[in-house]
Amino acid sequence: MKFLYPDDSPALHMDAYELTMMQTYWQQGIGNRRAVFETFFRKMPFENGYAVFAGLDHIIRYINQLHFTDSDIEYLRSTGQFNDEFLDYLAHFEFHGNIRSMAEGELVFNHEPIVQVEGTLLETQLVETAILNVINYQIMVATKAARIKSIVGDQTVMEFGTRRAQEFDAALWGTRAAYIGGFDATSNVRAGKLFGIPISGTHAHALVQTYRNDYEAFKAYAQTHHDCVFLVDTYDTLKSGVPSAIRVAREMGDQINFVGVRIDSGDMAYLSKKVREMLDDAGFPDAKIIASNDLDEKTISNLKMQGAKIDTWGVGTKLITAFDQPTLGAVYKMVSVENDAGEMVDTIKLSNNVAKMSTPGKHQVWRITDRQDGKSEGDYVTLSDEDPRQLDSLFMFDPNYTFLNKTVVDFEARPLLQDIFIDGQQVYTEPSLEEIRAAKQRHLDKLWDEYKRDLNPEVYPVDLSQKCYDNKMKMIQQIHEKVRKLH
Ligand SMILES: Nc1ncnc2c1ncn2[C@@H]1O[C@H](COP(=O)(O)OP(=O)(O)OP(=O)(O)O)[C@@H](O)[C@H]1O
Ligand SMILES: O=P(O)(O)OC[C@H]1O[C@H](OP(=O)(O)OP(=O)(O)O)[C@H](O)[C@@H]1O
Ligand SMILES: O=C(O)c1cccnc1
Repeated sequence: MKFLYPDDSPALHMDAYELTMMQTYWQQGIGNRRAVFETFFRKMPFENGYAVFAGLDHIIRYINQLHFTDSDIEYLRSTGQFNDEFLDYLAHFEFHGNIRSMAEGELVFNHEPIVQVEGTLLETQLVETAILNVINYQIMVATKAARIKSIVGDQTVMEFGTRRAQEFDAALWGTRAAYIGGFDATSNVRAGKLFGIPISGTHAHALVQTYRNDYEAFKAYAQTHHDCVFLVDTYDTLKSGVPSAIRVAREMGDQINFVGVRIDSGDMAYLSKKVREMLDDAGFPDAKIIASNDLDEKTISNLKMQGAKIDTWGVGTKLITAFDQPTLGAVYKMVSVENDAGEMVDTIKLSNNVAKMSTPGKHQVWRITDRQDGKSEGDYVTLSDEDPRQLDSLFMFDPNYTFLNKTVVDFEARPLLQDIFIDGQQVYTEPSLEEIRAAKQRHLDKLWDEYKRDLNPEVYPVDLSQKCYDNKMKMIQQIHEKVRKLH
C-alpha cells in the first residue's frame, strides 16, 4: 500500500461516481452548463429540537486547495476508466463556482438548505462527497455537544474523546465541532494548537500504577505541576485515593493549586457525595470533583437528579462517536440545471416517501423572529429572488399540513445562507471560534424552551413560501403527467 505520495491531495476524496458522471458531462459537451445543488437533512439528529451547524471551516479549506496533483491524475489514468482529454481537464481544474452556506454555530433544521453550490455541472458534481462527509459528521457532534452542554449548564465540560474517535480526522474536527456546540475545553493538544481550543487534562491510572500507590503518584505529580487534579479511583476511591489526595494537598500547601480529584468508575452519585464530605471536612471546600466514564446527557442528567456532587464533566466516547446515531443522513440534491436553450430550469427528485422528495429551485432560508419578544417564529424557505423583508405580514404554513398556518406581523427576517465563494473566490471572512460559540448561544436564546428540551421537543416550523410551495406542486404535477403519458 502506498500512503506516501508527496503530492497527495484531498481532491480524490470523493465517490467514484462523481467522476464517472463528470466524464459523461464532459464528453457530451454539457459540462459547463450551470447547476445548483443544495444540502439538507431529513430527520433531526438525536430527535433533538434543533441542530447546530459546524463544518464550514473544513469546507472552505477543502475548496481553497482543490486541485488535482500529478499523482492524483496518474492514479486515475491507471484505473483505465477515464479518457486522456478528461484527465487533462482535471489536471487543470479550478473551482469557479459560488457557495452559499449557513454560518457555523447557526441553528439548523431538517428540510432546509444548509449549503448551496452553484457552478458548472462538472464542479458542482465534484464537491458532493466531501461536503456531505464533513457536514454529516460535524453537525452530529456539534449537536450532541449542545445537548450535553444544555444539561451541564454553567458547569465545565471537557472533551475527552480522541482515543475513541473514528480515526485522526474525526478526533480533530469532532473536537472543534464539540467546542462550537458548547464544550469548554479539549484533551486533544493538536486541536489546541490548530484551532486555539483551550486544552485541559488530568492524569491516567497508569501514573498511579507506575508508583504502585496513590500517595507516591500524587506526590510526584504535585512536585512537577502547579495545577493538580488527582485521579482517585485506581485502587479504592474512599479508602485510598481521596485520603492520599488530601494528604498530598496538605503537605504541598501553597506550592500547588489543588484543583480537585477525578472519579472514573463506580457509583458516581454515591462516591461524589462521600468525596465532597471528605474534601470539605479536610478544609478543601473549593476543591472540585471531576467525573468521567461513558458519560452522556442522559447519565449526567440522571446523576444530577441523584444529587451527585460533581462540578466538572469529562465526556469522550459518546460525544465524539455521536454514539446513539451514527450519521445525520444529509444529502446533496440538484435543484436547478441549465437546459438546451441555456435557461435555468428547476428540477425535483420525486419519491413515494414525502420526506424523500426534494424542493425544486434555488433557495434562501429566512429566520423569522417576532420583534416583540425576540423569539424565533420558524424558518421560511423561499425561492432565491424573494425577500420577505418587504412584506408587512407573512403567511406561514406547514408544507405537509397546510391547514397548520399562522400570519406573522412585526417580524424580522434574517437570511441564513451567506455568500462564501463567488466565482471560486472566498468572499467570506470566517468569525473566530469564540465568536461562533457566542453566536450559537445567541441563536439558542432566541429559541422557545419548548424546542430546546432534550426529550420530545416541539417540532420547529420550517415552512415554504407560497411561491416555493406552488413551484414544487407544479413540478410534481408536470412529472406525474409526463410519466402517465409514457404508459
Ligand atoms: N449513580 C449513577 N447513576 C447512573 N449511572 C451511573 C451512576 N454511576 C455511574 N454511572 C454510569 O454507569 C456506567 C457504568 O459504571 P461502572 O462504574 O460500572 O463502569 P465500568 O465501566 O464498569 O467501570 P470501570 O471503568 O471500572 O470498568 C457508566 O456509564 C457510568 O457513567
Ligand atoms: O469514557 P469516555 O466518555 O470515553 O471518557 C474518556 C475515558 O478515557 C479514559 O479512560 P481509559 O482510556 O483510561 O479507559 P477506561 O475505560 O478503562 O477508563 C478516561 O478515564 C475516561 O474514562
Ligand atoms: O485528562 C484526562 O483526564 C483525560 C483525557 C482523555 C481521556 N480521559 C481522561
